[in-house]
Amino acid sequence: MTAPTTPVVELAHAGFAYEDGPEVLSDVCFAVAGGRAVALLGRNGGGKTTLLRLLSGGLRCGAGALLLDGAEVAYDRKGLTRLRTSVQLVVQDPDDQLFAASVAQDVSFGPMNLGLPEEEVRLRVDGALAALDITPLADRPTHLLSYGQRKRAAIAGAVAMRPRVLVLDEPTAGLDPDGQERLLETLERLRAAGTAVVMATHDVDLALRWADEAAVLSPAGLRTGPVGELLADGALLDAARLRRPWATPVARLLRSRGLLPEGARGPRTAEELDALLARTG
Ligand SMILES: Nc1ncnc2c1ncn2[C@@H]1O[C@H](COP(=O)(O)OP(=O)(O)OP(=O)(O)O)[C@@H](O)[C@H]1O
Repeated sequence: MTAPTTPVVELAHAGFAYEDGPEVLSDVCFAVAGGRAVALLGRNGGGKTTLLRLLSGGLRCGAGALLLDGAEVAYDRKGLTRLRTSVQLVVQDPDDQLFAASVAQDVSFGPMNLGLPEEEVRLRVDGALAALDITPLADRPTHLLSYGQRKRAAIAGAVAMRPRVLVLDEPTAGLDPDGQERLLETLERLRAAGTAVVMATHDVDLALRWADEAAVLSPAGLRTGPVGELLADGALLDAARLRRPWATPVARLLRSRGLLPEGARGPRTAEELDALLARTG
């Protein structure tokens, strides 16, 4: 019997420096188990993008190793192809990802590159467009899409690869509130279907309501753990130059008024706060 806790993908004591540059990441241990929602947080220039590129094989660990299903990834064609069928990165700027003439052509590129039969490619493209709610945009030239539509098309390209881990670099940046909500709903549906999602973000409120786990980069290194625990750690947030989530003072206030027992998890959304207040009268 295989242990259910074996991560799908894992950086084990990973270190990395860009050419002629200082070490950006050192001794990073970061594991993603199936179906989890992980928020990666940290200050500008802290190394989030670098970490996501290491995790998805776009950059090669200078020290330590990248593991897929517990086995070290070989950075050769076969090893990287195997990795990319399991782990897909969507970069922050969709214009760095989209290149084909139409949305459907762009989304089909990855599955076609895997050498899948035409019918399978079509099924995957249709499924990914539907998952991202952009089916009507299938034949639209990518350069005529709005920014939010380009973001969704870029994510659809990754989803069409049916990865077990979807890695998103600041996917909500530049989206309006409705666009953010729609994207979170999409990610929830993907997660319900078993896809793990790792998301770099500066938005602590979004991380708290969306993620199971957090990974916080600070000058002291990477800390990982339950999102509620890490985002309640003021010293860690200060070191990572992150602000406090709104839920932190609200929970303190609720506790001081006897509305939330010590040790109980505080509300993380307006809806949860409303439900708690309704319960406590
Ligand atoms: N291609 C590169 N060559 C040299 N240095 C780089 C390169 N890309 C990033 N860096 C440096 O590596 C460090 C980490 O950058 P990275 O983009 O990983 O941070 P980040 O946490 O994603 O930042 P942000 O929140 O601003 O997007 C920074 O000091 C950056 O200047």
